[in-house]
Amino acid sequence: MVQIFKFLLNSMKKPSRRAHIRGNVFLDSLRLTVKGGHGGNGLPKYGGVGGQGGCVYCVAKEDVTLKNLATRYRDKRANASNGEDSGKHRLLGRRGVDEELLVPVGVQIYDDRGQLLGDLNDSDATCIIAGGGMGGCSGTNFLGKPGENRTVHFDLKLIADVGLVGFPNAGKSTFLKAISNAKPKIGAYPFTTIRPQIGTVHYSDLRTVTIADLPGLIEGAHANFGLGHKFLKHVERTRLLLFIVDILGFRLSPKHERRNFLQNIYALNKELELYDKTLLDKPSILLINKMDLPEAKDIFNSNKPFIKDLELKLNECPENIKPEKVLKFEALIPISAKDSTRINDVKQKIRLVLDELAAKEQVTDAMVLKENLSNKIGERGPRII
Ligand SMILES: Nc1nc2c(ncn2[C@@H]2O[C@H](COP(=O)(O)OP(=O)(O)OP(=O)(O)O)[C@@H](O)[C@H]2O)c(=O)[nH]1
Repeated sequence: MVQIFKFLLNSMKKPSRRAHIRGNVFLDSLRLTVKGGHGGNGLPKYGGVGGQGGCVYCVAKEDVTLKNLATRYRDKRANASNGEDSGKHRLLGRRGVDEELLVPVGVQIYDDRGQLLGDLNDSDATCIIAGGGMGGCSGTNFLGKPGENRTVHFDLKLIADVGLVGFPNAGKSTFLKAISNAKPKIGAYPFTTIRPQIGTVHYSDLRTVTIADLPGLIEGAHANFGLGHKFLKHVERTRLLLFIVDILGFRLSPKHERRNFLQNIYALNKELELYDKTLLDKPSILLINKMDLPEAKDIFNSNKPFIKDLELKLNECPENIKPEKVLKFEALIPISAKDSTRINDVKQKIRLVLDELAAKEQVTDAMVLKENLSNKIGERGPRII
């Protein structure tokens, strides 16, 4: 009776907010123990060779997530099967069956010592993460060898051309919706987005550019406050950064100070610098959002020189958000994501910067190739011009 009552009580309870968030959270890292199959034993009497153990390998696919992988291996173990022993009727034992793990494109796989085992950036890219043991033969006294057994760490870093970086409520989701085909959630309160969203922007020449909205960045994210650290890593693989700030500034909570939009730019600059200085070398564009608001134009006009050259007001910036090196933007565009004002300009500018970057990379690649060739051929080889 008590059990039935407990069951009824539990089934009436609403799922907790934490459980709801956990269910929705985007999984971008996972640990699994993987084990290759044991090699089968040989047959000394007839010189029979045991089958090799199966291996565990990963294949990258566009439409899978790490969550699929976690659901498939709830016990966090993936094992390949053992090789067959050699027998009187089958001298060469059958090979063990391999275990195939489908992983999302963009995943990096590390072993427990932090060594990179694979970086699967293209669809159908494959890598073995636990080899099968050798089958028993005369060299091993006809005893099969054990397969590799290790704990591996999957780390997913999204691959998008452009990373959208801004504090909560700046209008990232609204902007992504205005410029691309993405359908992100938009809310009048911070942290509506708890998973990175990727939108694709289409151009008239059929070229497409992907933009990733990286949510939850707050002051202190580099030190793992909020969700920031979790998502900052996705910035690493983007080629262009799109900073977005609210012209009216931002206040995280009543406990926090209100930062004006200029201070927000410094704070974003500082967060990236503290996480990884090299991110500041990426080309970047600054978007000042919510320009449709009545007071926006005055604020923007009076601050224009200071945004163009961030060094000018650096001495007035609070110490805790003062960056060592200030960002140099390729362009500064005031927009209204809500009304789609100047979204087309942003679209064209993104394309221009990415095309210039690609042209530069092509020249550099050609130079590196030439240098490598010259080094290989040596002094007496043909002259490379
Ligand atoms: N007036 C005005 N409001 C805007 C504009 N862009 C966004 N908003 C509003 O600002 C609020 C936050 O917008 P979001 O797009 O959810 O902001 P976000 O940066 O994605 O927020 P997080 O999910 O917390 O990271 C919503 O109420 C939007 O309607 C704009 O251009 N003008």
